[in-house]
Amino acid sequence: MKFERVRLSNFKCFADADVTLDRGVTVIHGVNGSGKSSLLEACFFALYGASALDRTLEEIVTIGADDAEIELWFTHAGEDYHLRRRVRVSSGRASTPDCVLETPDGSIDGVQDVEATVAELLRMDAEAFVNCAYVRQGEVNKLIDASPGDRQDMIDDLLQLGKLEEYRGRAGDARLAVEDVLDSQRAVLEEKERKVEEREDRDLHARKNALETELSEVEDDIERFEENRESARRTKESAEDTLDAYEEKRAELDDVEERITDLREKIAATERERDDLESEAREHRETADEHEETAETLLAEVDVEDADADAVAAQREELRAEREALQSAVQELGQSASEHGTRAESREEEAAALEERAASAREEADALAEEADELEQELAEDRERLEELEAEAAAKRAAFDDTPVAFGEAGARRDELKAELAGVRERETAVREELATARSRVEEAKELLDEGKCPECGQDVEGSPHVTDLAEYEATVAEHEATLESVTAERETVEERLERAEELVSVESEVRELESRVDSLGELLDDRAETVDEKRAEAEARREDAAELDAEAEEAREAAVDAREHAEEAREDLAAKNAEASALKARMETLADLGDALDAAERAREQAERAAERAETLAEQNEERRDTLADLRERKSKLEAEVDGDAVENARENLQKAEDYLEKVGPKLDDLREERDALRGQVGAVENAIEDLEDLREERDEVAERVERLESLHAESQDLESMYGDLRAELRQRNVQKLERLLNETFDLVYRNDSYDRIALSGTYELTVYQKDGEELNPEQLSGGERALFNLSLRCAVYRLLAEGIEGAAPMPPLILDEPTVFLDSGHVGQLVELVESMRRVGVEQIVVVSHDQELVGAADDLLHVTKDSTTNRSTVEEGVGSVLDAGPADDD
Ligand SMILES: Nc1ncnc2c1ncn2[C@@H]1O[C@H](COP(=O)(O)OP(=O)(O)OP(=O)(O)O)[C@@H](O)[C@H]1O
Ligand SMILES: [Zn+2]
Repeated sequence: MKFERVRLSNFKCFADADVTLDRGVTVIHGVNGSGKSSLLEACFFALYGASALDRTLEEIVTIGADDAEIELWFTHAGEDYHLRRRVRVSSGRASTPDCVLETPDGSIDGVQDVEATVAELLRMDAEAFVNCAYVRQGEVNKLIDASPGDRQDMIDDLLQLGKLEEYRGRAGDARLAVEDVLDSQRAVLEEKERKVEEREDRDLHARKNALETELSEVEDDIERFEENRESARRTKESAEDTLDAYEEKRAELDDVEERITDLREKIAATERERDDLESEAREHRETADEHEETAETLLAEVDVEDADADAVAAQREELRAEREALQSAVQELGQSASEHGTRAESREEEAAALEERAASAREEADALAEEADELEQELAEDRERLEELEAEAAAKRAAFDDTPVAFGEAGARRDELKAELAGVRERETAVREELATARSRVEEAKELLDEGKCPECGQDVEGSPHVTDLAEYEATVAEHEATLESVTAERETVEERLERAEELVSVESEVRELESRVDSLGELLDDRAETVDEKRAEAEARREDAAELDAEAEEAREAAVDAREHAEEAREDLAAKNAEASALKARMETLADLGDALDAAERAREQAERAAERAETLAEQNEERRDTLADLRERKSKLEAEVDGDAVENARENLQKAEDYLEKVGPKLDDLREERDALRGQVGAVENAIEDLEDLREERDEVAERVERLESLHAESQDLESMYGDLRAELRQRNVQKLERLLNETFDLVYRNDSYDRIALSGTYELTVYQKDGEELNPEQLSGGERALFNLSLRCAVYRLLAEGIEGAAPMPPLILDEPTVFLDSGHVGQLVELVESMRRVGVEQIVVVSHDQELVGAADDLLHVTKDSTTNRSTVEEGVGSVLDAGPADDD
């Protein structure tokens, strides 16, 4: 077996690791606490679970993580295997939801099945694996420190010798169990034999014969007494029959006498009833005669041929039909009369309405004519006014005739003049101003001259050129005054003209207004004339309407008269039919009376007949009764003869005797039967005892046979027990010898020291070391380092014994050594290297060693370097890192 690869996720200090393992020697190194041991534990955990490691499931999951996963790939006997475990922690509790082992024959699921399969495959359970292949840290000395008994158990288990001891124990248990059963069966056999003897001593068959003779005598007696009792019973029955017959006849006689009396009474009663019925029939006949007479009288009143009820009924039916016809005619006539009346009334109403409408049409016509007259009057007046207005307008227009202005241009003329006036006025003002200026200049000049100064420049007059200008100034004033005069005259002329133009403007508007009034009045007059014509035409139409309505009214009146006549006729017919109907009713009543009389007569005759019939029936009944009475009398005399006194007396005596005998024989028989039952019981008991004896003999024979079989079984189990014991001793002896040889070989190899000669291993695996001088030494007396080497030798020897000893060579698991160098000095480490090498030489496929030691690292085929990150506390593995200088000095763990 060989580990191929291990992959970890959250296993203890490993977050993630994936390591490939090769054949040969692999050394795992790293500083304390880096996770070396954990890596080995992971492989072991994958195979056998946490309990085999003395750990809990919770402990193997990285602190703070929920999920851990471990996968191990390994080969075994040339086949590939893959094992996967997943551990889950939930609220502090860990479980293994997945555990799968994939094998070439399919996969196995579940912790228990997987572990069982692994143990079977490797032929080792967890404990055996630890004892043989996995030398755990601190357990180097386990095999040596164990007591010889424990050591014997460990090694026996490894060599599967434990099984033989187990089988021997089982055989022993079986032997003891057989012994127990055998003892108890022997006791049973003794008891049975004793009982058989005891029964045989009693003389059971002779006792049985004597009892049977006595029993048959008693049975004979019983038979005899039972026969006698039977004959007594018969006598008693016959006597009882005779007495019963007598009683019966007596009772019948009484009954017959009673029935005779009864019949006689009934006959008398029936006769009376018959008389009554006959007189009743007579009475009914008389009544019928009376009714028939009445019918005869009524028949004369009506014309019915036959005094027969059916004919009368037929006649009545006819009359009823006739009457119904009359009634419906009466109804029709009434309806017709009222219809004609109603029609007459409505015609009259219609006529009145038409007349009224004619009158109102005529009134309307008159009103319209009157309106037309009034309008015509107004029209004439308005025409006069129109002419007046036209004349006035013409007169006003005439004002334009003397002017150059045409009608319609007055407005424009006025505006022209207004503009002209404004211009003249402006000119006038300017002239006035110039005049005022000229005048004031003359004034100033005069004043200056008075003071002697020049009027022009204000300087002294002397020498001044300007003094002559005063006259000029005065001329200018005169000039301006003349201009002003002419301008003023011009302005007044213009003003006059403007006044006249304004007048013309107002005349123009008056004329226009008058002419428009003339126009509208003209239109109005035309309208009026039209209206007058319309009214007159309408009045004519109304008058025509009135004439038509009158004609219609006349027609309606005639129709009303006609309807009244018809109504009167209908009423007369109605009276006639009513009279007819009452005559019919009287006849029907007579017929009804006739019918009643005929019915009553018939009923009376029927009743008479029924009474007569019933009387007849009663007569017949009495005839029958009289016959029965004769029969009964005959039976009575016969019964009186049969009731005989002597025979009855005889029967009574016999009955008494039989009853006496029966009273005594009962108890006698009871006694005899009791005696018989007791005897039968005794015979049965003897027979049972004989049967019991036979059963006992059979049982005794069976138990004897069983005891014999048990004895042979006991001998066999004894043989088996000693066979297993012998076998184990023999096998152990052989193994011990071989183990001793291998141990000496290995020890020689690793500890070539002059002081020790050899090691001896006793049959109970007691170890003794012999010194060169022949002295014996207990291994515990060896030094720590020597002990470690000695132990490793022993381990390796056991490993080799197993590897070689099991036929078919079950492939052995890798040899795993966790810190084997702890107690060794550097020299001995060299020997350990030798040991490892030698193991490889003898064919151990894979050796995994955890160590700090430089020399061991040097001997490795492969190296795994484990480091732990001090900040995250997570470990990682690197493969094939050759330098181990960082491994530090060997520590003391
Ligand atoms: N469940 C866990 N989660 C996280 N870390 C853990 C867990 N269990 C153990 N450890 C840590 O794993 C580390 C590795 O321990 P291990 O015994 O494998 O170390 P080592 O390399 O064999 O050391 P030494 O050389 O001292 O024997 C320890 O420091 C321990 O605290
Ligand atoms: Zn360690």
